[in-house]
Amino acid sequence: MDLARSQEELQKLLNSNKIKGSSLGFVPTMGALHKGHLSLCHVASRHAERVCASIFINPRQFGPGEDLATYPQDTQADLAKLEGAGVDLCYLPIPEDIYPLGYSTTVDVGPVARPLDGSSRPSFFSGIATVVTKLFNRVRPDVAVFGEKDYQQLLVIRRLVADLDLGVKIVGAPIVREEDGLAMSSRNRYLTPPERRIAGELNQIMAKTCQRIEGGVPAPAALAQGREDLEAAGLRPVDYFELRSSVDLSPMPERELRRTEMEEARLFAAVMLGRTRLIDNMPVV
Ligand SMILES: Nc1ncnc2c1ncn2[C@@H]1O[C@H](COP(=O)(O)OP(=O)(O)OP(=O)(O)O)[C@@H](O)[C@H]1O
Ligand SMILES: CC(C)(CO)[C@@H](O)C(=O)[O-]
Ligand code: BAL
Repeated sequence: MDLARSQEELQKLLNSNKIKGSSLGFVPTMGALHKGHLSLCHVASRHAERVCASIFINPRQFGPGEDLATYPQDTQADLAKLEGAGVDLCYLPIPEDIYPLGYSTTVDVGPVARPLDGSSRPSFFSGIATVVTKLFNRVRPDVAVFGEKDYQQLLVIRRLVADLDLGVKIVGAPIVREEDGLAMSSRNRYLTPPERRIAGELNQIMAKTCQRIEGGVPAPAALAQGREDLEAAGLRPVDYFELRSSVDLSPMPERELRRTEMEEARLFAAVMLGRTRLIDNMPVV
């Protein structure tokens, strides 16, 4: 696997015989890699002849008081994992390479970036849209793969690519989970052993809530019960626990859902467990 630590090295490697002339899949990450990330690399290699991954902890998507300074880093292990997953090229820039002195442009994607994480983390999606635009312009991939664990991020990127004519095919990849249902996430490393023992309840309570809605319980009652269950399990405070459209995140009607509405609806959750913020989402049916 080749390694590029700057824009210049990246361009040299993209123009090398190994990569030039082949279709290119791209997997952007923030490192501290786990099986979820590696699954995206495998999906990318099914869509393209060569695969590039990036590792960059993007300061612009962290708000004040968030975990930028402590975000987990494990670069040597990450590089070995990417190599093992058959990645051809890893781009590992430093912040100054991405945001040189005087950098000032921000990309705002609009309504799909407003609810859920966009509401709790106000500059989060503009930071993501900005860095992804820059990474796409530098890597110029044919296809890029994003995980459904960050489902709102996936929709934001699809909107960004369509609106700014970025010409990259966006592929969503399913959530990879631990045995108890916990969605794999780099931030799960923050969990203490007692916290880790209850973290899987998030997914289990979400699944139970979806079953209740499918069984005809009106959505507001099922959501209220789910919130209660989360809090009782110690998954609190609940940041959001909401049903929204899988297509554009518009809110779903607050009543018993018709079959077509149920098929469009997705449950989104974010909760705190100690100092760790867990997110998850799943289709209702
Ligand atoms: N469990 C997972 N299943 C599928 N894709 C995942 C999973 N976890 C992360 N991804 C995807 O990997 C890409 C890089 O994500 P990132 O590096 O932020 O990892 P993360 O585990 O989501 O970290 P964080 O804890 O910061 O949310 C994103 O497209 C994200 O959706
Ligand atoms: C897409 C991304 C790499 C942009 O920094 C990040 O938000 C992530 O890892 O999901
Ligand atoms: N996986 C999304 C990146 C973040 O939470 O900052």
